[in-house]
Amino acid sequence: MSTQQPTPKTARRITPLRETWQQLMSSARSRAPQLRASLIGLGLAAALQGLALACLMPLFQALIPQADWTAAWPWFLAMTALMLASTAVRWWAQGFDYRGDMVHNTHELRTELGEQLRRIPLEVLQDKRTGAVNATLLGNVDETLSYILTVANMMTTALVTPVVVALAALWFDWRMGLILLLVFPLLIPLYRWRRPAFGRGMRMLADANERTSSDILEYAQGLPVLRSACCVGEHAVALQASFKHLEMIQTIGQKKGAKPNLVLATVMELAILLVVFAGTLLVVQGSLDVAILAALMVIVVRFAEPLATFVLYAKVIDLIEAALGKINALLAVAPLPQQSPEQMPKTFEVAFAGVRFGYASAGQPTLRDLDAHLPARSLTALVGPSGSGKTTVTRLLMRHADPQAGAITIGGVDIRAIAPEQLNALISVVFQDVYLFDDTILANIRMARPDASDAEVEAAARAAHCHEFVTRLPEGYATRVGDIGGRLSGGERQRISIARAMLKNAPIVILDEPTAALDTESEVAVQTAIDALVRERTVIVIAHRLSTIAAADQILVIDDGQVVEAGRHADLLSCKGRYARMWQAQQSAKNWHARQDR
Ligand SMILES: Nc1ncnc2c1ncn2[C@@H]1O[C@H](COP(=O)(O)OP(=O)(O)OP(=O)(O)O)[C@@H](O)[C@H]1O
Repeated sequence: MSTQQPTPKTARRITPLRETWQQLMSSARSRAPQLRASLIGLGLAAALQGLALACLMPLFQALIPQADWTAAWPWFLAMTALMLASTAVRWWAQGFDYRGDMVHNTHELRTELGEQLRRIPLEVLQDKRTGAVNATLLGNVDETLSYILTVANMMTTALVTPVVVALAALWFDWRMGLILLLVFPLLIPLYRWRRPAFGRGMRMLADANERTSSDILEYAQGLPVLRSACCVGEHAVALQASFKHLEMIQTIGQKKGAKPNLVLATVMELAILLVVFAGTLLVVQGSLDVAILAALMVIVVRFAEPLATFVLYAKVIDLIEAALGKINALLAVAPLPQQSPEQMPKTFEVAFAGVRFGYASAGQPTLRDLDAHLPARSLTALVGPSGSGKTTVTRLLMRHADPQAGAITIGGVDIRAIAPEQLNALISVVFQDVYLFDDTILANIRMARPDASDAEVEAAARAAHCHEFVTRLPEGYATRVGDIGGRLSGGERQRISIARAMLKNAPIVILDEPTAALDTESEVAVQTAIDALVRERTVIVIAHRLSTIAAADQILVIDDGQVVEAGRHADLLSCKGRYARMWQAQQSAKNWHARQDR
């Protein structure tokens, strides 16, 4: 069964506005009816405003040349009523923002994206840079919903209002109405001409923002390593290059945005001149009422500015579209399929049968028909050259991804039939790099089992040989990890992670070279803690230093994604195969170091 979940790429085509509308409604989630009503309300407000302005024509007719109050006041009243109605509808429609619907909507979308992060296969997530995920959850969500009403308000005022006035003008003078109706459609070809470039520009900008966000995050997180490796400068140059790239994209965007805007502004000026010229000609000929021309002048000048900046608003629509694309791409990643009925294993031996697996981004399969049997309550060590697939074996057991062929079982149950939370509960992992959250030591241990009492946390900490150094900290278990920063040694951090595993009390334990980076003293302390942890459990150890796994119940030598040798340390040595050569090589290196130290 193929379970590779490709990450959908942001669509590269120009999305029709109807599709943008649908996407927008779907991203508005539970507030879609409110958003739809608000957007329709803004259209209605703009139409009412158009009708109100159209009242200027009969009003001016009543006042020019002789002011006739009796004829004028009904129009004045109508205009006032329409303006008030337009304002009231606009106030109501903008309520999506000020009543808190928009903020609720962004919260809802962010929560859903957060839940999606929990569901999507970890292999897919590992392919994404942290900054990119951060940009989607923060920036893209805000970009989608925060500006929508402001833009919709501007666009309806720029488009709907003039069209309504032009239609009304047909009633008073069909020629002027026609000229106005011909002038406004000028916008459409111009908009269609520029939109693809805007769309591309906005997607490039979204990508560049995402890249810069990831680069900044990685630079900040990697500063300690970069400083120790004396390459802060080089990476600062790389970060600067990322800023430069962003600047370039923004510059292109500005150029692309500024020019059509100027063209449109110029076209609008010319259009006003055309209306004045045609109107004046008709007035001079005596076939147009000067009052109508005067009213139209007031109205057209009123439109000129919103119309001239219309293309600029269209740019924001493209920004919204690019953000929607990123959000939808993340939401579209399907979780790994679950087999039914769900089952819970009763025993905890682990078996890999004909497992074939390749990472989506790699051309070659990483595991090739791998078979292995790990008896319950035994310790199995995975050894082999770097890149041979040891970590991948453990990742598949934790279901970061599913194999393309074969099956992995726990107690005879296919792990695809075990509910994800239950599978998580069955396995504890102790990695070489321990991630501690910026919280108290107590909370950091307790996250393995949130319902554990303080006493249970302390018991796990004692068993993992943490209690002594934790009680020496300024506030003991209540000490915040962030407050003591780097004061915890590698071995101490490692023991906290072992305490987590102790507290979790899972029947299967994965140890991913937990002592590899430790000095001898820390290693002894951590090894003692590990010995306590692994008792009576099914344990998988990834080890490079073969001396640490000489006592394993079973050693699996993995090479090029296959188990090439299996057995106990002594048996494998006597076979004089791959393991024996690796052992020899490590012993020689050790002896060489010992001679150098003398
Ligand atoms: N997320 C990934 N995407 C694509 N390829 C990957 C990914 N993770 C690992 N690989 C590749 O899969 C192969 C096996 O990697 P794996 O980490 O399982 O090896 P390993 O034996 O644990 O290596 P090491 O001992 O160096 O940790 C390597 O070629 C590696 O580059």
